[in-house]
Amino acid sequence: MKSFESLFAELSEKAQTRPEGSGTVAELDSGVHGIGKKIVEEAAEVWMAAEYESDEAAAEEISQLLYHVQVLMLAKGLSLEDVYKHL
Ligand SMILES: N=c1c2ncn([C@@H]3O[C@H](COP(=O)(O)OP(=O)(O)OP(=O)(O)O)[C@@H](O)[C@H]3O)c2ncn1[C@@H]1O[C@H](COP(=O)(O)O)[C@@H](O)[C@H]1O
Repeated sequence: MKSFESLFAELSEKAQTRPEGSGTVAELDSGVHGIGKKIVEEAAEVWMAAEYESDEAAAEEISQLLYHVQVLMLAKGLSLEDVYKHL
């Protein structure tokens, strides 16, 4: 099972090596504006799933939100430590 840290390491590698067919590379290429829109969209899906759907559906939407937040971190050049120091 992946963790927040292991997913970030995987996405960092994708951002560097830019393998063909990677959704992460495509999303990075959409820029901060495009990634930001995905985050807002996923955040709304998290809210709706938490309020009206199953715990499993909410968990899945939360995982997608975490993914898009990580892509934004990569687009901005932010490390895990840059974020963790504010926790
Ligand atoms: N965890 C995720 C992940 N969560 C969400 N998503 C993407 O986020 C989008 C989900 O958005 P939506 O709910 O709007 O679903 P959708 O309407 O079908 O998506 P779109 O039409 O907007 O593309 C999908 O396009 C998913 O591909 C993810 N894409 C990739 N990962 C992981 O990231 C890693 C690298 O992925 P690649 O870069 O694609 O190889 C892999 O380990 C994946 O498991």
